[in-house]
Amino acid sequence: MLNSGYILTADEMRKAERAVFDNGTTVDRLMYLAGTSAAQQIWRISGHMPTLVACGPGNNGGDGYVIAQWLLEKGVEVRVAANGDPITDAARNSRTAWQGETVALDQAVPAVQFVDCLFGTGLTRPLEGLLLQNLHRLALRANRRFAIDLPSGVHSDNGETLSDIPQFDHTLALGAYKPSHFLEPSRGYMGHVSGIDIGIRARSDFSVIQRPQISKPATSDHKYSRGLVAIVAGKMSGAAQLAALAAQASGAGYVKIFAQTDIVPPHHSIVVERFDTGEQLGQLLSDPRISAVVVGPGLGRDRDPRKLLSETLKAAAPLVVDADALMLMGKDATSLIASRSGQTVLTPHMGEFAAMRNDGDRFRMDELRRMAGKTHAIMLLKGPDTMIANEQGKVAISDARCSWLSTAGTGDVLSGIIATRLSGNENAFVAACAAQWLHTRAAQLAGPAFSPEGLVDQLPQALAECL
Ligand SMILES: NC(=O)C1=CN([C@@H]2O[C@H](COP(=O)(O)OP(=O)(O)OC[C@H]3O[C@@H](n4cnc5c(N)ncnc54)[C@H](OP(=O)(O)O)[C@@H]3O)[C@@H](O)[C@H]2O)[C@@H](O)CC1
Ligand SMILES: Nc1ncnc2c1ncn2[C@@H]1O[C@H](COP(=O)(O)OP(=O)(O)O)[C@@H](O)[C@H]1O
Repeated sequence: MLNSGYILTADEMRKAERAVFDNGTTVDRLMYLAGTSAAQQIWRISGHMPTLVACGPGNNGGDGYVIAQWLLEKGVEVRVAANGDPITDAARNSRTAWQGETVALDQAVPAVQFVDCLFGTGLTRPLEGLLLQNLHRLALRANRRFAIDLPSGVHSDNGETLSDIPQFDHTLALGAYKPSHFLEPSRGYMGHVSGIDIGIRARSDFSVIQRPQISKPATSDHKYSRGLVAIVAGKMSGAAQLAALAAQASGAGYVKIFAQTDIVPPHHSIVVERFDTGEQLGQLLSDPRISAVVVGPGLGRDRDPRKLLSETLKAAAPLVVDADALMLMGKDATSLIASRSGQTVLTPHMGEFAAMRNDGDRFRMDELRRMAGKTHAIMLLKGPDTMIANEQGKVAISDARCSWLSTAGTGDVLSGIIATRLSGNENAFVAACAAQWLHTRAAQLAGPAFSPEGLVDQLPQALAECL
């Protein structure tokens, strides 16, 4: 994966580029490499499609002149629409090497293919006036649109769109992915995102969630050593049953549901244990063989569940807190979770996150990191761009997607998978990332319009891909 899966902010990218220059590569050489590799990719997809390349004043524009020249040499009918003169030496040199026709952006005639090299990581403010109008005029009248590094108007680091963005078919990330290649809403404008390797090798706190390596049970394993997952059921016991099924299908050795009412176990092998009071629940949870607990799915939000939640928070085992439990805690989540002795993974969707957050930071990713720091817990924010943060400030972002997941009950399934991955895994961040990967992969395998039960059925196959 590009840059070994490390995602770089614009500042980190500049530092990484400097490291490449310190090793003797020139700016011109790096731009040549980026531009020619991007042009080859465009050529592979489009061949001789007549092309207009829009070039800005910075190095993103410099890439554009290299792309145009490479396509010209291939015999493609290609023109450049320039938004002013280049302002960097490398971009000036690229423009000098360009042998084709250049017109001013506002004079340019659209072509069948449009390549946006107006702004990349150097974007500092919204595009306005004629510049914005011309970007849309030229992009919308093309049949195929490429964005080089980032679509112009996208902030590199937080998924924000600073001005209206045309819809692109392809975005070619140069050197490393930037956070906005994965975060919504910017990701939604990018079409197919792929990476161009230009020799950047830099670590970062941000990374892409990658397929985990999971060990099969050892010959000496038994059901308790594999992990005993306990699900605390509430009023809507179906949610707990889904979490239990998911925990089992993702490799738990033993799954129990602790419930206040008589519920039918979803499988014969899943044991339901009854309790009447919060104290009795506390006793059940004190079983030292329990390797992870799930609380929240279908718990309910009135007074009774509050008592059950406070008992569950006392459990020593690693804990997954989801759904109603998050709403019950609301803004008190930080203090309630920070005082827990065991590991905790909190899995809000955007609505639950809104109920928990204090609006300290404008961007979700910043707030998620801040909350992880304050709770000393793993924060997993669900959605099309699921991200997972730990208290050290690391963030892993999902690049795999499956919008069929947007159906009730799939979050319950995720909480069960996390509990199983937490069992015996000392690193809760790694466990949450593995669970997120398995969840999306199972969804991809399930095909269109699956039920949560159908999603669970695909978990063993997703798991098999990680062994
Ligand atoms: N470094 C390297 O060696 C390599 C870099 N590479 C490439 O360089 C790209 C980064 O290049 P970059 O840093 O020059 O920034 P870039 O995105 O071209 O724009 C900067 C200019 O835009 C201006 N500007 C900003 N916002 C604006 C607005 N709304 N409206 C109008 N103007 C606006 C801004 O002006 P200022 O804010 O300074 O006033 C400045 O003049 C990167 O994405 C990759 O494609 C690759 O070739 C590999 C080698
Ligand atoms: N549009 C989408 N694209 C990809 N994944 C999605 C999308 N919408 C929801 N999901 C995923 O589906 C799951 C839904 O969880 P949640 O909202 O808690 O549902 P429930 O509480 O009904 O189980 C989460 O894992 C979330 O990341």
